[in-house]
Amino acid sequence: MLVFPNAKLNLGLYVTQRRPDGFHRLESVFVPLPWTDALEILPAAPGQPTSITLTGRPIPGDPATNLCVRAYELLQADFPQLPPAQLYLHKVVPIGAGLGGGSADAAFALKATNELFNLALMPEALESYARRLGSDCAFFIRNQPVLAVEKGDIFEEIDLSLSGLTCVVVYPGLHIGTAEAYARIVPQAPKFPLREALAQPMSTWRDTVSNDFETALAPTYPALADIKQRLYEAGATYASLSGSGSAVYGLWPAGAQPAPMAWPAEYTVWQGVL
Ligand SMILES: C[C@@](CO)(OP(=O)(O)O)[C@H](O)COP(=O)(O)OP(=O)(O)OC[C@H]1O[C@@H](n2ccc(N)nc2=O)[C@H](O)[C@@H]1O
Ligand SMILES: Nc1ncnc2c1ncn2[C@@H]1O[C@H](COP(=O)(O)OP(=O)(O)O)[C@@H](O)[C@H]1O
Repeated sequence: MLVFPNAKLNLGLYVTQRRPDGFHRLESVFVPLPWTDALEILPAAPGQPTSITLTGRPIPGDPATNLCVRAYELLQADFPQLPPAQLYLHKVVPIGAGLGGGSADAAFALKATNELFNLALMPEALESYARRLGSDCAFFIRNQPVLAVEKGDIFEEIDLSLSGLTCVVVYPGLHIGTAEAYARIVPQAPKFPLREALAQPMSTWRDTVSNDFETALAPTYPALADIKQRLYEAGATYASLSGSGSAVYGLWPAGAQPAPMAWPAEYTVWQGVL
């Protein structure tokens, strides 16, 4: 079975508290971004163990601990009828970019395994497997805009239509570790409650919707503010860092054309429609 795990954007991100387990409580709207990897899962050839073939962007770490393999093995532990599998992952979405690419791969591996082998798991059950693989991972099970709270793994509905907006994502190639980024944050309540701020026109978000990681990372990574500034110069109505970075995105109204932008050759730039 072939699936296309997509990335996500964070629209507003507030780190409100440090939890006793060392994780942080957050408030953020997660939005699917149609920038995708490709993942195929097949039963392995007879006698072969579970393995993964990786192409595209190099993924740091041992392939045996790739999140897709971990997702498959997590289900195998509860469903012994699952045979060894052959996984193929073609990695396109930048890694450590705040775009949730690894979490998406894991969530899509759970969903594809569920379908391919008729496990009949409902979305709630898939979400609880996903939570065990990463805080961001459960979002990708239903994969629709939500207000995420707690570790980013509990969701509240939000009435927000972003479809049709033009989006540009700029990844400057800085790999910022998630744990490192959280360590720089001093938790506090948001100045403007996110749900209320997002209910106002997009033109107001620049003054009311922010990402706590942006301020925390600015002194070390001045390139991030520079990208955001250039997205605004190209006419974006709203621009922000996504997650813990280093990808920065801009949003334009439906049908709008961003002014031409020149970026350094080492940057990866995606443009599309939400
Ligand atoms: C910051 C966010 C915002 O959407 O996204 P990314 O920038 O990674 O895409 C997420 O909270 C990232 O979620 P995810 O990448 O799944 O994190 P995990 O693997 O669960 O945790 C990695 C590390 O981040 C820290 N962490 C993560 C989530 C959270 N609510 N509090 C934390 O303190 C912990 O130090 C943890 O060890
Ligand atoms: N399939 C995968 N794709 C990307 N990263 C993966 C994958 N499996 C494991 N990882 C590990 O997860 C880490 C974070 O990946 P990713 O989700 O892309 O970043 P972010 O949390 O910034 O959105 C990487 O350091 C990588 O080593």
